[in-house]
Amino acid sequence: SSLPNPSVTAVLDVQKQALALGAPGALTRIDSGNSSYRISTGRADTAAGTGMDADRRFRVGSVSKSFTTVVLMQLVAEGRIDLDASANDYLPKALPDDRITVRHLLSHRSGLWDYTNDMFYYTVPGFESVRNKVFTYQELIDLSTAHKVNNEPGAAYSYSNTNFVVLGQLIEHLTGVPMATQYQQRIFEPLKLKNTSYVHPNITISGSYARGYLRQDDTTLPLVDSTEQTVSWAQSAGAVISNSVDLNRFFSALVSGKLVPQTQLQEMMSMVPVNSDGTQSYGLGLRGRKLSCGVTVYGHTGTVQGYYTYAFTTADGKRSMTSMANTSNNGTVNTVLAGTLEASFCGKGVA
Ligand SMILES: CC1(C)S[C@@H]2[C@H](NC(=O)CCCC[C@H](NC(=O)C[NH3+])C(=O)[O-])C(=O)N2[C@H]1C(=O)[O-]
Repeated sequence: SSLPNPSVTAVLDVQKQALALGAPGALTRIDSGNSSYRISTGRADTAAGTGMDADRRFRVGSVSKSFTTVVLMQLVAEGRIDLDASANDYLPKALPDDRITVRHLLSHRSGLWDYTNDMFYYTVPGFESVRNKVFTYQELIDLSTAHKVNNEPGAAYSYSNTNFVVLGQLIEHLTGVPMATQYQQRIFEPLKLKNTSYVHPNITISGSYARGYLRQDDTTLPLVDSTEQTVSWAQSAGAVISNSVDLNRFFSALVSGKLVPQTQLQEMMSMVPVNSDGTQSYGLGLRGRKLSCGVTVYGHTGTVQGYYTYAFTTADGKRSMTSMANTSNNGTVNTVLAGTLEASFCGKGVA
């Protein structure tokens, strides 16, 4: 491909910076044509002193939104959902505004308030209060609709977990099939993603995995091991568990037309800028990031207690990268970790 070769040294440099900023460990996997690069630094388990490796499983957070979108778009292709219909046509309990369409939910333009703003205002107390809780979709939606909307439907981009909780409820109500089965039958099995699972509300991560460490709001206090949790506060918006080889395969297969037909793929990849310089965009359950060497990559990011994730691929799916640092509530780690995109796709260190 016309891309520069990945820079392993630049990836390692980013990972070292992430550790210096407080991440116990970091991993990156790059798949480029027939070449694969597995790069890791630091610890997967600080108490046991276990080293990180690039194959370990972890909670992917909002990368789950791209999986939920694939299920939804397959149902659109099957003629069972109209993207521009009112979401209320498919829901068991109406949202407060009939004008909210399925497309608004997928593109974070519904205006629905994000209940996690309240839930996690105080990071560790918020986490501890929900880590073992099991919510219904409706309980989470009701937390959101107790608030005013951020904007009129379609009027603006306002990212909200609520949108993808509504979509999980919509898919289950329409089909009568739980999301776990939808993911398994429509994505995990066809792509042989043997390291990917949806085990909500089970709290443990099976197999070889990285533990996750949540930084406290008082940063002088020790990290909190946040590995075990139901992630019921997110579910179809954030509860998938996977690893770097599977996420690379997922996004490469997606853009290569292996998961949804071209018509639906084009809808997903129709990007709307969401930042001032246009380097970041959002389509349907998919982020776009324009890098310094001119390439735009497609995928999603994730933030869940103890884990930051970047998972992106080129438009042709020929080069994919997943990076994870096993901490969160540490914005500088998240920002620095983005540097693995430049290293992997542009062969550049971050100045
Ligand atoms: C838009 C995001 C960043 S937030 C959204 C979702 N993650 C969450 O909503 C979790 C929010 C609380 C996480 C917690 N932070 C606090 O509690 C702060 N008080 C921490 O850092 O572990 C996800 O994942 N998305 C990211 C995305 O899409 O990249």
